[in-house]
Amino acid sequence: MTAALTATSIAPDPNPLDDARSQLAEAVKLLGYDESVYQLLAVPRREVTVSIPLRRDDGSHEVLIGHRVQHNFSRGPAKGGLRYAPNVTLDEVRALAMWMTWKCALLDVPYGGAKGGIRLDPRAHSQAELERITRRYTSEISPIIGPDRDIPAPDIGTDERTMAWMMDTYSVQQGHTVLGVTTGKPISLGGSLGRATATSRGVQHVALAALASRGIPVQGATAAVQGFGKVGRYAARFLAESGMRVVAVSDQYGAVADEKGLDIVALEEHVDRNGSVVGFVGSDVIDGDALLELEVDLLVPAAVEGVLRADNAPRVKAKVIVEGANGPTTPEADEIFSSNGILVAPDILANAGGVVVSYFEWVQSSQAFWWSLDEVEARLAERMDVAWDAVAKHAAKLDVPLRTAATALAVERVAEAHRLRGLYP
Ligand SMILES: NC(=O)C1=CN([C@@H]2O[C@H](COP(=O)(O)OP(=O)(O)OC[C@H]3O[C@@H](n4cnc5c(N)ncnc54)[C@H](OP(=O)(O)O)[C@@H]3O)[C@@H](O)[C@H]2O)C=CC1
Ligand SMILES: O=C(O)CCC(=O)C(=O)O
Repeated sequence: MTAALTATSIAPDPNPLDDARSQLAEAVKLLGYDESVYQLLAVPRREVTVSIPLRRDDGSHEVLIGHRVQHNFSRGPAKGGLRYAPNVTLDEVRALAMWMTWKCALLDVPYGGAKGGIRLDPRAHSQAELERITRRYTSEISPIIGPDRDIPAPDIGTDERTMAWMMDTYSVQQGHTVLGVTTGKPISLGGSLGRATATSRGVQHVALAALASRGIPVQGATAAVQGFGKVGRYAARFLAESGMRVVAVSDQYGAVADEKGLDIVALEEHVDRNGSVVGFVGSDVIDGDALLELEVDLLVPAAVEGVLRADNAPRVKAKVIVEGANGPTTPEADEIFSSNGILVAPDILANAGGVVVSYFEWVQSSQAFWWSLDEVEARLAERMDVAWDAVAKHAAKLDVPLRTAATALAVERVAEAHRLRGLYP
């Protein structure tokens, strides 16, 4: 990483759980369900907080805090990513777990929702430390995970190595290799072709459908992408490959812009060498927050929660927002976008490509039979298209925003599973 880089601050959302619960309350009301359904779904089914003693490479000690929240199991084992970030909180993990439940139901993958997090800055730890942290966390949560219980995957700050360590630690405890305990693993260790790019591929599908729904031609349309990690990087690449002009991208150190369109492949090489988009030759430097307010056809927030809020939403000029991140838009900002005619393709639809291909990975591991990339991508495209159509039609029928329609469809499926299992009146 370039030594001079300093993280710029986007103040974190005060509490994403409030946002998630307010979306749930709206869906319950729209569906005409009574308060008991809200009570059932507003609170996670199970959550575990663990302390992780770490011996650092320099011999000093510290204790880290980790969480795993399982929001719901009504449709199958819980599923969701594991996040390593310095500002992880239990309420954030609860919100992310709830959104996973809706996402899995909406895409009709046979899972409930979960999420995990450890409060740490991964860049402040060596690979050896990260491995020790991951293995200890996995041991601590191993009683509640497993291919039929809860299947972690990568999220912010984690990657395929993290998933390999988790899988190995769990397998050692079980006494045999259990590939299906995590997804997002390396290809040579039971990972699926297409998983690393799946979330961004899904973002691309939804972006193209959303632009078409607004009559915006893709060729030459402009896009800005916040975040250049596992999701943002490939989203920018795929949007550029679709013919769009990606005019700005950012990471936590800053943002770069070029109104002629950034060369995304060259930018990726720059980031691999320097650890940030900052300093990309030929680009203009812009403020990270200003990226969100550029006059573009498409805005893809692909970093963290709560970046589009009541304070900046009135200045957002994008015609379409496609949420690569989870929870980037607060309910107050949603209302502003709705009255300003800005189309928001919600996270539980737009970034669902990752969990869809995680599901494919889990299916492939359980059959020990691996699919080609074309097969994975064709099946992903079909699921994303079906989900987009269902949400767009439902929104049109009810005359509500896409998020309201998507959450209502998902909550209805989860509530139906509870009803059929006899778990609520
Ligand atoms: N990975 C996946 O499969 C899925 C991820 N998501 C969601 O997508 C989002 C991104 O996840 P992912 O790409 O995996 O995570 P990564 O850790 O790979 O990347 C996160 C990116 O966001 C940037 N970032 C962090 N904080 C800020 C900030 N304050 N302002 C601007 N940029 C910032 C990081 O910058 P830097 O590089 O400088 O650290 C990095 O580029 C999250 O909301 C995640 O929950 C949703 C579905 C699936
Ligand atoms: O791939 C998965 O299982 C979950 C990915 C994830 O964390 C998410 O969709 O937010």
